[in-house]
Parts: sequence; C-alpha cells; structure tokens
Amino acid sequence: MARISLDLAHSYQPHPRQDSDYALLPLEMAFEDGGAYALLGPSGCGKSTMLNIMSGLLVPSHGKVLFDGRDMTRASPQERNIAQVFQFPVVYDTMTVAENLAFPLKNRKVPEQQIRRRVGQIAEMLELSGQLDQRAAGLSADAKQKISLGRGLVRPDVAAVLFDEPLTVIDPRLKWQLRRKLKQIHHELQLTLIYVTHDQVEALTFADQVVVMTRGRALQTGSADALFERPRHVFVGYFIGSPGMNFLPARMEGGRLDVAGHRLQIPAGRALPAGGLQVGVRPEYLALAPAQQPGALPCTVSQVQDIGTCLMLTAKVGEHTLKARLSPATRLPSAGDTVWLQVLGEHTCFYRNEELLA
Ligand SMILES: Nc1ncnc2c1ncn2[C@@H]1O[C@H](COP(=O)(O)OP(=O)(O)OP(=O)(O)O)[C@@H](O)[C@H]1O
Repeated sequence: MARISLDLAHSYQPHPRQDSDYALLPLEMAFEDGGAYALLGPSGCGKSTMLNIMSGLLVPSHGKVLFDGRDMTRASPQERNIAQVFQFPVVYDTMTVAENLAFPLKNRKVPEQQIRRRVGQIAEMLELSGQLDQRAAGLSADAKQKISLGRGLVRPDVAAVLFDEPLTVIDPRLKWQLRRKLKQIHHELQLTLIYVTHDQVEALTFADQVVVMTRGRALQTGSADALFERPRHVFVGYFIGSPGMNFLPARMEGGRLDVAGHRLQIPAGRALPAGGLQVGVRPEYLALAPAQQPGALPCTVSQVQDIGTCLMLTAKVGEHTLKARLSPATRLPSAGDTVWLQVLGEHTCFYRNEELLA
C-alpha cells in the first residue's frame, strides 16, 4: 500500500487559458495509506479525471503524482500496482467465478495454496462462495459486478483499489447491502480504497474521508460529520444533506448584524468582520422559537409535509426560502401562518465569497 499525494492540475486542452479550460484546477492533496476515501461531486466535476490520474490511465498536464514520495507521474497502472473496478463488470465469461477471482493473483505468480485461501476469503466476504464453480457467463449483472469487486480486492499487496461508480449496475436493494459490505471489507483487509460517486449516501456510508468536488475543484476533504457540521464552502453545505443547508444574505455594519433584512443579535463568541456575509444553517438545526427570541426570524409558512421521521417545513423570509426538519411531536403550523425560526445558534455557519468564515 502507499500514501498517494497529488500536486497537479489537468486540462484536456493543449493551451488552457482560463479556469473553465481545466478538468482539474491546481490542487494539492494526499490519500493516506489504508484510508477509505470517496470522491463525491456532480457529473463533470473531475472525479474520473482525478481517479484516472491516480491509476496511471492519464498523465496530468501539469504537476506530479507521488506514491510514498516517489514520482509516479508517468508510471503505468501495472508499475503503480493499482487495482481498478469500473462501472460495468469486467469478467471473463468462459472462466468460473473462482478462476475470475484468482486471475489477478495467477498473473502475479502467487503460489496456488495462497490463491485458494485468498479467493475463498474474498468470495465469502462478497457472498459468492456458493457460486465459485459456476461459469461467469450465466450469472446476473449483479453477480458479475460482485466478481469485478472481488477481482479488485483480491490482491493484498496493491498500492490502492480505485472504484469508479462500481454500484451503478447493481439492483437498488443489493446496492445498500454492498455499500455496507465494502465498508466492512475495508476494515478487514485494511486496503487503501478510493471510490468515485455522485451519490452522497454512497460516499458517506462507505468512506472515512469524503472529497467534495465541483467544477474541477476539490473544495473540502472531511468526515461525514465535518462536512455536515462545518462545510467550508457553500457548495459543500448545499450538496451534502437532504435537503442541503439553508443560506440567507447577511451584513455586518457598525457592529450590527442584519440577516435577510432583520436586525439580529450576534451569537456569543462569534467575531464577524464588517461587510456582506451569507448565513448557513442546516434544516436539522432550524427550530421553532418564541416570537422575538434573539437569533430568530419571523417567517411565513409555505408548506408542511409529514415525511414520517419528521415534519418538513418550508417557509419564506422575504423572498428567501428556508427548510426546517421539525420533530413529529411539533404542533403543526399551517400554510400562511407566521412562525419564528431560530436561525442563529451554535451550529450556524457564516460565509464570505462562498468560503467559511466562522
Ligand atoms: N477525454 C476527454 N477529453 C476532453 N474532455 C474531457 C475528457 N474526459 C473528460 N473531459 C471533461 O473534463 C471534465 C471532467 O470530466 P470527468 O469525467 O473527470 O468528470 P466526472 O466528475 O467523473 O463526471 P461523471 O460523473 O459524469 O463521469 C468534464 O468537463 C468533461 O467533459
């Protein structure tokens, strides 16, 4: 295994001139040995480009890729000792499940006995033990993709295993199970796993560290908790969570804080600089408050939905919409009612130019 560090940028164009010409803007980051990472972001943000640069399928147009401090920028995937699992199954139909799983080990001339042991272990982890002697040809797409996952995980000596949206073809019911299984496999095998997805649930279930990306930028790398509690960029606040973070325009002037046109008391212990700000608060932390309570705003209810585990309240403060997750025990307001929502509190984040300030 290896610590993989990147200090690079990539453009598919020969003469990039502006930020939009880059699939990856200049970034510096490291993937620690044995970690479980996810690269998360919307389509086209640069996830596959970053993965392919790590695997050696793509040479970055600028900068370097280091494995344990060694420059591997131009090394092939074989030289890097990387295993990859793609969106669609890569299996040999004429081989049995066991032969497919053994293939990467046979290629490396691993002794037969060790191969049998490792194939047995991986098959058991992925619940393929009962199908080891079956030919891959007759298997379902789910089972074939499980074989691909197994082939990625079977070598104990790889620098890292890279997964590019590996659960796309998997049936939704099995998807949930496999996500958890991969997490468990990570704990058992202690391999470095890097997993590309645009699905936040997939990323947050699987990974210890999630890299949130947009438009060629890696905005924040953090645990599920850090990304939820302290998004360092408004995009992270908006992209993580369901629904995402609420944002309201604010302004500090002459030591006074104005949020969406209302004067509010600055929360204790927060020093805010003068000028324009954005206030970010998660729907989970917006609570109903008594009228005129410090830090609360009067809002007009647009909609209340009972979504089982909670009530989802949609309300307007001026032209701005807020979403609040309220406990099911809450007395139900009706559309058109005025309610006070506690916007400022210990979980509230303040942003300037989209970056977290406090
Ligand atoms: N071979 C290529 N040649 C030119 N441009 C490319 C190439 N591959 C990707 N791009 C562009 O680079 C940007 C990043 O693409 P990339 O595939 O890395 O994003 P992604 O986050 O993996 O998206 P998706 O989830 O849709 O696969 C996009 O604007 C894409 O159009």
